[in-house]
Amino acid sequence: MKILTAAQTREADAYTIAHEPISSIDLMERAAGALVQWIEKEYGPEQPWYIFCGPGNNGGDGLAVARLLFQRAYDVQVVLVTEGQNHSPDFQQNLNRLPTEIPVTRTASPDDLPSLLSYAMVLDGLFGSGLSRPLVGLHAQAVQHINNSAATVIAIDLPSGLFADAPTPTDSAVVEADVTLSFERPKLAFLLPESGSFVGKWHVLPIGLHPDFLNKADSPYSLLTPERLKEVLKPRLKFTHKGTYGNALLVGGSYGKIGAITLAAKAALRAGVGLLTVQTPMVGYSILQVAVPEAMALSDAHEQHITAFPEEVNQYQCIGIGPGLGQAADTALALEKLFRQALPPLVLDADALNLLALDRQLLRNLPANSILTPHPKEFERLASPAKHDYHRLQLLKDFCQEHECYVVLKGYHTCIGTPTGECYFNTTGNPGMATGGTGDTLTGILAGLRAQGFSPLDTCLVGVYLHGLAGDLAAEQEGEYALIASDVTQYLGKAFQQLLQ
Ligand SMILES: NC(=O)C1=CN([C@@H]2O[C@H](COP(=O)(O)OP(=O)(O)OC[C@H]3O[C@@H](n4cnc5c(N)ncnc54)[C@H](OP(=O)(O)O)[C@@H]3O)[C@@H](O)[C@H]2O)[C@@H](O)CC1
Ligand SMILES: Nc1ncnc2c1ncn2[C@@H]1O[C@H](COP(=O)(O)OP(=O)(O)O)[C@@H](O)[C@H]1O
Ligand SMILES: [K+]
Repeated sequence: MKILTAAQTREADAYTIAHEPISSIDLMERAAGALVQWIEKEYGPEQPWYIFCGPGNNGGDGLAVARLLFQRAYDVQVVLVTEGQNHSPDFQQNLNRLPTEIPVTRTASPDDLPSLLSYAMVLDGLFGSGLSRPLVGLHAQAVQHINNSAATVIAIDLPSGLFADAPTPTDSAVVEADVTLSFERPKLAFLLPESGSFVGKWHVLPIGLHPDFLNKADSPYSLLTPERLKEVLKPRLKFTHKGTYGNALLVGGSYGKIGAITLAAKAALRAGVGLLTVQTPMVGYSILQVAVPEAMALSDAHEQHITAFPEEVNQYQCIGIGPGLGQAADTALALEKLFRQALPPLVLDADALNLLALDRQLLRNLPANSILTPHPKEFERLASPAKHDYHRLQLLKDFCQEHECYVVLKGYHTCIGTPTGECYFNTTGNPGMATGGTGDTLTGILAGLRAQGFSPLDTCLVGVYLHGLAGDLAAEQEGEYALIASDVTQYLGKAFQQLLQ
């Protein structure tokens, strides 16, 4: 699902009006209808609803919702915060249509704002995608008033004060929503950590914007949906055997960090790889043989860390390097020597990435189409420090293009950058996964999938989605607090089953 900018959303709106065709006020009525349908499903008419409206079409939506909820016997009050501003035509028309029984507060000063009881519902229709500058004065005071209350806040389209696809100044007032109901598509701001925390839970409400426009809209950003993945992940065929599903090599572990490569190994096997070989330093050999009997073990000549890769690397269909690897000088030398050979596809994580960050020449020799899985700190070391989330996205696109690689930038909405400049945001996963070792399981999954012959892009999309889904299924059973990395691996089978349904 393509993510549109605020400007593209306005174009989609205009295109729909011209080509469906539909009048602007009827499109607003459709949007309000979608909001009301959602509200009716989630909330009964018991609580009082305070509908805050700004001067534009976001406020127009609010007014239309007020009328529709009133018709359904909800207790609604309208709070206008439009003093001294021109009303948009559709706002004005919906103000004219408002039943006279609905109380309307015209806010001229903060004293006019109604007190909001904890059980009240606030519908935030102050500003949407037409926000053109940070909120100040009375608008900022109205936002603070909402934020200071314990009421449940539902934002129409996006929380007021938040820019849809550009950095919001940190000192600007922004509504802290519990729920955001976004029309047709999510906004880029929802997916990034600095802005996403204002959005609460978000849902997309289709309002019938014209498919011709949506299909043709050009955007580098997409949301990862299961539909796209179902085209890629197919059931296994009857006459296949372990040779069909690739031989992956995992290299990593060091004294005190054999667990990391063990976690990756278990996850690679659960991701369906045909054969798995794991190379650790000597200290890891017996541990691995006991912990993962399904894997073949190779021992490095060194007791505590990796000093060389196997001679015959081309018998493997993918090499995953990094979990627990450490940053010893002879490990760096081994990596440098490896990069000078013709290699099968690579998945690089953790200290393999840190070694690349320490040696720019090594980074320049990175084989094309490698998959890198940094968390934001590791990415910063590889690229450069980001001034804000949008800057980091730009750095991600530049890095992937420059090094012809795929970068899985890990986080709540993990973002997969590609050499063509396209970025895919993941929607699965939960804060229970913020625990040591979950990144190692992702490396194992990716190496396991890549060895089975998935393209680098499909490997990233399927692997990241399944990893988060397994985390979600684990959290349903274990809760987020108690979740550990092994649980993610344990629930990987159920995640596969869900995606294959
Ligand atoms: N296609 C769709 O998706 C559909 C979208 N729809 C809805 O329309 C919404 C977009 O509506 P919109 O374009 O009228 O913009 P909106 O956010 O109401 O604000 C504009 C007003 O605010 C003002 N203003 C701006 N910044 C300000 C500031 N900092 N401080 C003070 N004032 C400020 C600005 O005035 P000006 O900048 O000219 O002073 C103008 O008056 C969208 O989010 C969705 O809810 C649906 O109805 C139908 C389908
Ligand atoms: N709040 C969160 N929500 C969703 N996923 C998360 C969250 N925190 C971490 N994760 C996921 O957990 C993994 C953590 O990886 P990483 O930081 O490399 O951990 P480690 O190095 O301990 O294995 C990533 O895949 C990341 O997307
Ligand atoms: K809003």
